[in-house]
Amino acid sequence: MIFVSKKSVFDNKKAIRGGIPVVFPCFGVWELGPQHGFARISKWSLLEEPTKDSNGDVKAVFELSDDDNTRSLWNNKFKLSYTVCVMSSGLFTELSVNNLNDSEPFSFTWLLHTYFAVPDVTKCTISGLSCLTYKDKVDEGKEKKEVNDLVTISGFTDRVYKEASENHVITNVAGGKTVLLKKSNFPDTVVWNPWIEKAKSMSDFGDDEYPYMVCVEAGYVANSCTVNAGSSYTSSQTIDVVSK
Ligand SMILES: O=P(O)(O)OC[C@H]1O[C@@H](O)[C@H](O)[C@@H](O)[C@@H]1O
Repeated sequence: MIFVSKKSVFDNKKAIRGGIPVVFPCFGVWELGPQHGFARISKWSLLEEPTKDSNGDVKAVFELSDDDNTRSLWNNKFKLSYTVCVMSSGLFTELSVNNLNDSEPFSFTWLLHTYFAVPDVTKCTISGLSCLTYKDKVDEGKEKKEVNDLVTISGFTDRVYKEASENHVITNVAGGKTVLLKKSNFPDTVVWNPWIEKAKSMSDFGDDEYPYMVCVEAGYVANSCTVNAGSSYTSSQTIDVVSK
């Protein structure tokens, strides 16, 4: 269900090219640090060991706190926690951030950069985007309106859909399955496929892998989210397999 490139590497400098990289505290190009922030290239610690409940669902919680490196880029005290629950029907992931500053609020953007594995990206459809305004990052960031009921991919695609539906149905995912992506407190949705030329330019992505993935990314990215000192914010997504 989830794509990982054969050429992916993890060296604490680049994110894994696949899975669900956690984008925080900045989506996209970041003037203070690496693209998509530091969370996806940081080493997280295990806060709660994996446990299995009576349904057989397995849950674990990971944590990332500020340190000298994060404060040198983004001078805030924070605790991020990431809950992952692997269920028989799907996958639940939840991000929470606590602002541990003494008095200063902080603002961030964040996103779960989910890579779906697909047998042929041109045969996938994505619902929940119709009539929305999106920023087309492959056309100078122009604002456009989505005219299709179902979005399909037939070329280089990099779009930020603002205030998208909380539910996206994605068809023709691995094994021809249909998947429901449910979001909570992630107002926006990014759709990305690098296609031929961009694929060739990425050293950690095979030239011939672009037909076999699509990123549908739940995010709080079109505007930033502000959290006061002593407060927290939580966003989550559930990926459910709804048909075989
Ligand atoms: O190569 P990266 O840093 O993992 O980013 C991949 C893509 O991630 C998407 O979320 C962005 O909208 C794209 O602009 C970007 O190219």
